[in-house]
Amino acid sequence: MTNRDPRGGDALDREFDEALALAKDPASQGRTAQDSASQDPAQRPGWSSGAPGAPGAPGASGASGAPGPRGPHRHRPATPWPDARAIAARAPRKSRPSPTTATLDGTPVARPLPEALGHVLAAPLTALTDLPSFDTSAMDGWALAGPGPWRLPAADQSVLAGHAEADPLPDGHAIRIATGARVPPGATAVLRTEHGAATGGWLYAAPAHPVSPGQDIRPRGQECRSGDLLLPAGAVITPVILGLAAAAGYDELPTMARPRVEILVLGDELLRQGLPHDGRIRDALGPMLAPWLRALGAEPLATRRLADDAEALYAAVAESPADVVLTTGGTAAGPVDHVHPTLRRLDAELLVDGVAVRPGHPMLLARLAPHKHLVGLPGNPLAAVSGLLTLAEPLLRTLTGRPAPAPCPAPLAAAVHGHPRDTRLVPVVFREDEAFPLRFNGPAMLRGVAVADGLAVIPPGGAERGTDVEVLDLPWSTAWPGPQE
Ligand SMILES: Nc1nc2c(c(=O)[nH]1)N[C@H]1C(S)=C(S)[C@@H](COP(=O)(O)OP(=O)(O)OC[C@H]3O[C@@H](n4cnc5c(N)ncnc54)[C@H](O)[C@@H]3O)O[C@H]1N2
Ligand code: MOO
Repeated sequence: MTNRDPRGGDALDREFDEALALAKDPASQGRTAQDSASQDPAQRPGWSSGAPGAPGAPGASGASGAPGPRGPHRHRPATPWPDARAIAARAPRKSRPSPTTATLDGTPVARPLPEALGHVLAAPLTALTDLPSFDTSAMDGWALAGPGPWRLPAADQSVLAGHAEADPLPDGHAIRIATGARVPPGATAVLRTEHGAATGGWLYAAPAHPVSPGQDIRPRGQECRSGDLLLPAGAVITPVILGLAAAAGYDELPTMARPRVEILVLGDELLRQGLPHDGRIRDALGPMLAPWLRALGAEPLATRRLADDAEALYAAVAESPADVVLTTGGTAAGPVDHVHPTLRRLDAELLVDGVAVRPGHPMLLARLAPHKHLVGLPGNPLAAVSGLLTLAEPLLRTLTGRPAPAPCPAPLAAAVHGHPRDTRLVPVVFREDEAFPLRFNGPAMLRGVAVADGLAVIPPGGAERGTDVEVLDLPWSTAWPGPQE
């Protein structure tokens, strides 16, 4: 398409984003007042030729026009979305280990089991014992030796779980036993309580339940032998893994150090409580980011709210003790967008300066020091989510030593409009193995992603119904059907 708009590509792109957000994807039902006011931009001739009130400033996304952090300013082309993720994943590996910094040098941190949840295993988990560690009764009943009937002890004796090992059982004898108890030496099987009858000092098996050798005995080492590999390094420690580790003899686990992340939420307009008023809005990112980062394996240190003040931002970034500083807002080219100037002052190395993705294209990644990175998320809330998944997730994945998740493609249940050049990330829900695109996917909206199972990766140009697209997982999902239904 010939672009005759004197405002340049970025201004047009912003209109495109807003229009895409309001476009009624085929999966949507019902219309909002907003929908009615818009037309599908891809169908509207001349849609990009200007909208009242659209910003008129030409210029590079995420650049202020001043000299760049390294070298003179130039209009850097946005990094393609897959490349941006790869750069973020590689960024920590390119930093040489430094003895003076951080715990992120790969040295495992031993954590007691109750504190290990959510951390990443720094070494393979091998069994410290056989499991079960002794021949165990799988049922309440009788341990017996040889073919029946079996003589029972004169006194009412039982072999109980956790008690001393019982005396050897002679052939033709039986003794009551509890589930989990050590099977006495010489026992050849266990007969369940409901399958036997004890009478006159003898035990008889019910005719319908003849005894076979070894029945209802869990032999030592059935699940694993001491030294067996139970889990590879890199596994995220779940509640079940805590249980398995305890069963296998562990009191503590070797874990990767968590990268420490400081969150800096920028914006004079942001309120921490109450209703929006006088042009001010609630901070939607502060409450969301710390728990999200925790789910990505990081240790959020603090969430600080900063006014749009260049000095305050410079001091906060320069003095941050974190391994990763995460800023929100201030990435674009407005009069109070201080992230780029701050990075220049700090002589930071910009690894990614704008990504060819919608929403979120002004996102950036910078190296502040060999072991200190900054992820700049755009202020629009869904754009910030996009930056979190595009740059923060791969960076933290490498820093926490986790493997890349297996790609998770799903067929689209409806066609999705694309950006002409950029990747789009669109909230979707899974229904019967199909990904349904959700409405309310505009850069400033969280309503769609709040009920999404993931974000579908829509290639430039869009995707037809039935096309397999990659879906980025969210670390949770919701059963609420959501506004698409
Ligand atoms: N001249 C240009 N203007 C803009 C560009 C551009 O390339 N050139 N990009 C647009 C895009 S796309 C986005 S996204 C935003 C990114 O802006 P910033 O990262 O500088 O963020 P702000 O301007 O501070 O805020 C943008 C928007 O988001 C709201 N916001 C900010 N923080 C929060 C928060 N914590 N919770 C809720 N909402 C928040 C803020 O009020 C603004 O409405 O720039 C475009 N402009
Ligand atoms: O439109 Mo902006 O893509 O990043 O919100």
